[in-house]
Amino acid sequence: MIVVVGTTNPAKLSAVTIALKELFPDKAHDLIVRGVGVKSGVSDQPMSDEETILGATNRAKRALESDAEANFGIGVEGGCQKIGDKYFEGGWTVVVDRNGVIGVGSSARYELSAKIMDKLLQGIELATVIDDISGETDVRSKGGAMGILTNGLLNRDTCYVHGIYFAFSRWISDAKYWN
Ligand SMILES: O=P(O)(O)OP(=O)(O)OP(=O)(O)OC[C@H]1O[C@@H](n2cnc3c(O)ncnc32)[C@H](O)[C@@H]1O
Repeated sequence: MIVVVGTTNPAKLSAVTIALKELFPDKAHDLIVRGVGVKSGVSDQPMSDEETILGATNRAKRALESDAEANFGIGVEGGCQKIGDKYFEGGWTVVVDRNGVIGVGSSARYELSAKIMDKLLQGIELATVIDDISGETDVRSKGGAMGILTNGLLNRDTCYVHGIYFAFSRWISDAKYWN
């Protein structure tokens, strides 16, 4: 089984690998996860769920188009959404198969503080803000903001795994729930 993911980010590729082994245990021995750099077609810092899902969809479709051998294309995109007067951040996953069937799922979300949102609303990417505050480099490729804010209880890959499970639910649950 070959899946191609529209990213080269190690945290996202780790999440996909963990999730796919759980989703398809009988295929785990010959699972191949490939990462390919593609354009999301949305802003570097998506500011709504709609924009984030569009970015994940573009990544999934472009990844699948780039790899003739892959069974599934996967796009994972981080982004924020305003709910009431607060902003929350999470990761959306979109899966597309060779028949054009699309599945969508999201990770858990976490609250972005007013301090962080001030920077994002000035146009600074979350990755830059988190690196600046933490004093670490490339947090986005490791535990992510999720890992920092939960003291390592939920790292970016672990958290994204749930969104990937839900995005694949139409392929692993009974068809009567979908058709
Ligand atoms: O290489 P790609 O796949 O683009 O990976 P990315 O880390 O840039 O991820 P996204 O474009 O999906 O995320 C949108 C923005 O939010 C940042 N971001 C999302 N989740 C994050 C996290 O947990 N920690 C730090 N930055 C995060 C990310 O770095 C971008 O600036």
